[in-house]
Amino acid sequence: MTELNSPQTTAPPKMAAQGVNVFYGEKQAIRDVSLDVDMDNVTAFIGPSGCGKSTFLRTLNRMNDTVASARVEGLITLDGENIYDRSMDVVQLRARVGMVFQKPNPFPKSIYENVAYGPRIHGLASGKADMDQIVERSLKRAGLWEEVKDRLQDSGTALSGGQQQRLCIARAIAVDPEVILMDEPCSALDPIATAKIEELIHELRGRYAIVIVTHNMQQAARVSQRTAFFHLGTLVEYGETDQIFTAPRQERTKDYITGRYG
Ligand SMILES: Nc1ncnc2c1ncn2[C@@H]1O[C@H](COP(=O)(O)OP(=O)(O)OP(=O)(O)O)[C@@H](O)[C@H]1O
Repeated sequence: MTELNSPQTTAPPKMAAQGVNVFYGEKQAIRDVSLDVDMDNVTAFIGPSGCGKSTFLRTLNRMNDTVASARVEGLITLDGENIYDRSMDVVQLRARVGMVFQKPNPFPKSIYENVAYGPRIHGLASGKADMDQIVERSLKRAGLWEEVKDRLQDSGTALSGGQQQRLCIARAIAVDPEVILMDEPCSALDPIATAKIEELIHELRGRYAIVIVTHNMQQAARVSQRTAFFHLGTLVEYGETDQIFTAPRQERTKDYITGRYG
């Protein structure tokens, strides 16, 4: 199955899932999914509503732990280490595998504090000057610095939706993650703000392993190099984005990308 589900790559995967099942109570939402995420490519998860994209994404940083009825089976590794092992510190894991949500969710604090919060709780800054640098570097990487550098003490919630989403990306970046998971990060944004996030994803590629859930197939085609198509909780096909969109191997993938259902 691994051969079928993972595009060829020479580097070891940053994250690897093997035989993953997810249940909400009795109901199974993910069925026997195996897939690798590598460092150099943006990976997109696509598929019709309810197919399990978000559920599977959330297994990658144990976000499903916060749902009482959720149960995850199978193996998921980060640099070869089982993230569901008892010895795994989940707070550290979520710093290493950061997440950006559908709706921008800045803290009701200043722009500066939104970015400084994570580094502070993880003890990443040695003093004020160091923290200032982390905040500046994170905001620069998130493409927001020029717009906010003169008002770092303003509330993060006073920014536009697109700026808030870039602030959330800066917040994820500030703790120096290795992987960034994005769950439909543009679905609450207008086309201009969406284009900025897509540009940003291009710029961040290679520095972080990026996985994006999107219901927008054009977006998947624009931002990703690998695409995984999910249907009814199964991974139907995973390959190079170009191949998935121009020469899908599975009938169900073809039906979805040609708009036959979805
Ligand atoms: N907290 C939960 N409790 C119970 N069932 C859930 C929960 N979250 C998701 N589900 C169910 O799991 C299945 C997969 O949902 P999920 O949100 O992962 O799909 P999705 O592909 O991301 O959908 P969408 O594109 O609509 O966000 C659905 O049947 C959904 O109803």
